[in-house]
Amino acid sequence: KRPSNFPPGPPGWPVIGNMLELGKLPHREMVALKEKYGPVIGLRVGASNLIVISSADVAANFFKNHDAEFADRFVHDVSKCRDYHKGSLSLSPYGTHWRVLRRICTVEMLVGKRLNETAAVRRKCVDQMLLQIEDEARNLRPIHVPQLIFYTSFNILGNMMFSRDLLDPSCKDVLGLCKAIIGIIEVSAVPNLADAYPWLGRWDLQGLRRTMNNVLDEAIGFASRFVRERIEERQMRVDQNRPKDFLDVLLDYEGDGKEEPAKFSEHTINIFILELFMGGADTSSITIEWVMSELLCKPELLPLLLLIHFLWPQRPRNFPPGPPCWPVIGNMFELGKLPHREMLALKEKYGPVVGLKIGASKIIVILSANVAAKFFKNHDIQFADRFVHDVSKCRDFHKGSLSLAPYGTLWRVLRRIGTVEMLVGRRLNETAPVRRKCVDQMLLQIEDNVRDLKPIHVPQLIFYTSFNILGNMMFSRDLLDPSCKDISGLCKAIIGMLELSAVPNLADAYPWLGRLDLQGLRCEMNNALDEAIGIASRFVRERIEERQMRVEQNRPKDFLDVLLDYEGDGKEEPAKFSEHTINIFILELFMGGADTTSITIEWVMSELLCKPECVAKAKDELNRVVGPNNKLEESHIDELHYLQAVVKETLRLHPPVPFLVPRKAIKDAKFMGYDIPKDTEVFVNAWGIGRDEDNWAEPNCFNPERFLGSKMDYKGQHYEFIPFGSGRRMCMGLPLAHRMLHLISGSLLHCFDWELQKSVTRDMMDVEKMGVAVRKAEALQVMAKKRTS
Ligand code: HEM
Repeated sequence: KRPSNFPPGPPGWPVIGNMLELGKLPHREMVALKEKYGPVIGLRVGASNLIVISSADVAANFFKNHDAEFADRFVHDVSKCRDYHKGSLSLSPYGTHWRVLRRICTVEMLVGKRLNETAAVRRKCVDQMLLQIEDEARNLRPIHVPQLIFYTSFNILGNMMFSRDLLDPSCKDVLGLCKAIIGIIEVSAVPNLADAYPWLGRWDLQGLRRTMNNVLDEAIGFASRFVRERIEERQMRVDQNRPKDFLDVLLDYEGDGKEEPAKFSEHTINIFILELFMGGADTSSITIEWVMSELLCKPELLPLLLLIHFLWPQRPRNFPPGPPCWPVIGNMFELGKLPHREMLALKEKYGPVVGLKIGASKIIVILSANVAAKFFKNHDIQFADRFVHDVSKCRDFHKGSLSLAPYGTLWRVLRRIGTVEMLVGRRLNETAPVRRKCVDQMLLQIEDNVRDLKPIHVPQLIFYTSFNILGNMMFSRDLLDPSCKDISGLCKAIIGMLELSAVPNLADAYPWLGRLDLQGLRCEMNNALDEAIGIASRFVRERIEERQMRVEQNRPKDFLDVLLDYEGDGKEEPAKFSEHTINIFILELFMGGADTTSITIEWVMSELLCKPECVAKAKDELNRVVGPNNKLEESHIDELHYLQAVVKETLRLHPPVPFLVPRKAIKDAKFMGYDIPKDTEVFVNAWGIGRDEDNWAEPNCFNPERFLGSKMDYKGQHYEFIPFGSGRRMCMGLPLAHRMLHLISGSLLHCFDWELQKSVTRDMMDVEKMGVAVRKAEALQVMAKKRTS
């Protein structure tokens, strides 16, 4: 009997009702019935009532207005075996059990953040699948698509649930679990008389209950073994060094113990896990089988697919997760104008190690202090090479450079000389008067501006001062004496080189474009380098002649003397440095030292001008330690704790080299479980790490006090604060930079009072512009006044 006022439908047969109408593919048969009875059809199948909805309008009405009324599920007879339905989410009635499991699933397992953490696991399983296809292709064997995809999906789910490869053929148990689940799926699909006539259930006329009990015993046995093992591991606190998996989430669950369960029973955990396998593996494999079938039936699409395949930058196998690539350009758009800022958004989505492809280059970006610590502590040597940009190959610049040299003998020799002979404390003490002299010249220049009521262009003034300091330390001469034409030429050429190095270059993404020099960058760089090398080599030749003629200099040994004095063993090391190496090394010290220092001090002044109370504290300290009428000397720096905190806080918020100088993998490497191919570039986002909420309270606020009384410094041991990098290739100039930053900024504060120009507002203060180093978008221009007291 059809219930009264039931939706229309075909008349039923005695006993079986509409069973015959369902046919072999009921979803297709129903389309024919729609023609006849409209979009809502009522059926009787044995003792059960069914309604079938066959139009989008009715479906919309159903889901929008009646969802809660129809939120229970029909439980098939076989699903009651071994109380399967009692642990299940998908079969559970609309109530607490369902709500708790569904919440856990949505919020703790399948939420974007957790999926990002497990992206690598899925990549790994897909890599295994591709290897399997390669194998079959080599042996000219056809691919059984649904089986292959089922196994792959199964393995993905297994890794996400238990953190193990469930289909490793060497593990008998695990293959068994897969087989048992396939068995459950098959038994569930057999039309069962007991679903139409529930009273038939106990007779098990088709033997389905028996089969289901067997496969369920098998499957539950496997699942519960994994669960027990994990419970024991957790009791013994075995360190797993892996992201939290689904099983952890289920075991961690704690409910209120009233309406919700206090903990999940082992039965619920087992069944819930089995049903995730059942729900996930079969549906994915069927869908992908259809994708492939449809595509292969459209041969006209194949050339297009192949073209897309070849133009599409391929992410290497088991590479860190990252945004999908666009054809040809890969992830170029993701970098945006200020890549260090854009990368923070990617961290939310893909986790602390992100993999990118830019044209032909592979890049990984490290976005957290923890991962940076692992990188520098355990993988420093594997990634100790540098990526050489196309313009850096002009005039063989890279062959004389320390910062671009591969991790090898030339790098080691130059680094040793730099650290032990040029930038060591003793040598820096000898050259302290030279720096003080340059700072005095800077203060005189400011006084001039004060007198003429002219604003100070802070970055320019500090760039020239740093340049002059470096010039004096290298050549023992004032390079920016305006009376000497040549020398301001060197400064100009170096600024030109810095600017050219900062222009994004297509040839870095597609090396084969290099020789075409589409952007004209090579040509301009050659000119700037000719100019700079010409001037540097003139100084070097003069010095060589002076030394040959033994002209008495009466000055401390400078960097150039050190480089000319060098004598290597002539075997692995060079016996002497070539003139090319000397010229390039000198130019790169100017490039690496002047810009970074001037940018940092510009930020120090910008931040301080927004916080007059910090200026007052810094000035008080300077008066106390240095004395109101004395000059700041480098020997005072150790006692200027507040000034040191100001410089640290500035470098935390504004590291001038926000990604450090990118490293490059010397050979294929394994990092954080990922496979990193040779030549992959590594960007460490020191900027993002310095502003990470996990490490810093109120990370975007300028608050020097946070460093007072703290031992944290920037010498590469505290990975939450690495403006100078860390490891073997950390900044060689740190000891000099440390002195210059404090000497110059301290002198500016001690000798003058500062105020912003009226046209400059505070909102403009934190806006950045990308170059080789990141600087303030609007150069800081300020008025100085002779200090009041
Ligand atoms: C505020 C000032 C400075 C900052 C923030 C800074 C930052 C950096 C950073 C982040 C690196 C890359 C580190 C890594 O790969 O882990 C670096 C490398 C380097 N820096 Fe600095 N730097 C500064 C000043 C200087 C100065 C004054 C000099 C020399 C006169 C200098 C010379 C170098 C050199 C030669 C390297 C390459 C080291 C190598 O590859 O082994 N830097 N710097």
